[in-house]
Amino acid sequence: PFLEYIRAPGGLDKVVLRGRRSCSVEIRLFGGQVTSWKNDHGEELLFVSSKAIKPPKPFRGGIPICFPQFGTQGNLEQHGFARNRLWAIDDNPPPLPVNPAIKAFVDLILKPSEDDLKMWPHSFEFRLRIALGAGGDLSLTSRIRNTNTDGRPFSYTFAFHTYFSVSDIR
Ligand SMILES: O=P(O)(O)OC[C@H]1O[C@@H](O)[C@H](O)[C@@H](O)[C@@H]1O
Repeated sequence: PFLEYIRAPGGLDKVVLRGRRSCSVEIRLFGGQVTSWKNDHGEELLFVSSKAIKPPKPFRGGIPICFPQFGTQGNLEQHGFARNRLWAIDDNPPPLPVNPAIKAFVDLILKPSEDDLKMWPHSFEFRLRIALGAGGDLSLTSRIRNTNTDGRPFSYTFAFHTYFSVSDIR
């Protein structure tokens, strides 16, 4: 299968996308975070700390999503709250042009909870498509929609805080 949903205790459910040979991508619903990306030889391309996996703390590694605040550029917790929330599978995403060669992809969505709205009073829908191409290339497409009922604008800072695995560094 191109996509497999794997249940795991402690908020660690994940989606695995598979491509040609040993290419794969693993995405945790907690944080909407890519936590593994392997090439066609099955080699891991991302770093994940061995101490990383303990919700409700964010995972250190993979591709954390910093939103609606990058770093300490505001009053929220470091890198915002999106990386500490349980994202959902988006079964009915608005149309997005796709490369028909890409068979393995998943759409996730994050909406703020009541508590999130108390901290950051802006209603939004954050959609994330994660796709694994035939050659093992990984793409992330983020779409952020302002759903404030009064149409009030908001500003945010954002990052894919990618941890690449590096075998040797000087
Ligand atoms: O330690 P956190 O909150 O997971 O953030 C990850 C890293 O984010 C970087 O932006 C900071 O420069 C680092 O100091 C920090 O360690």
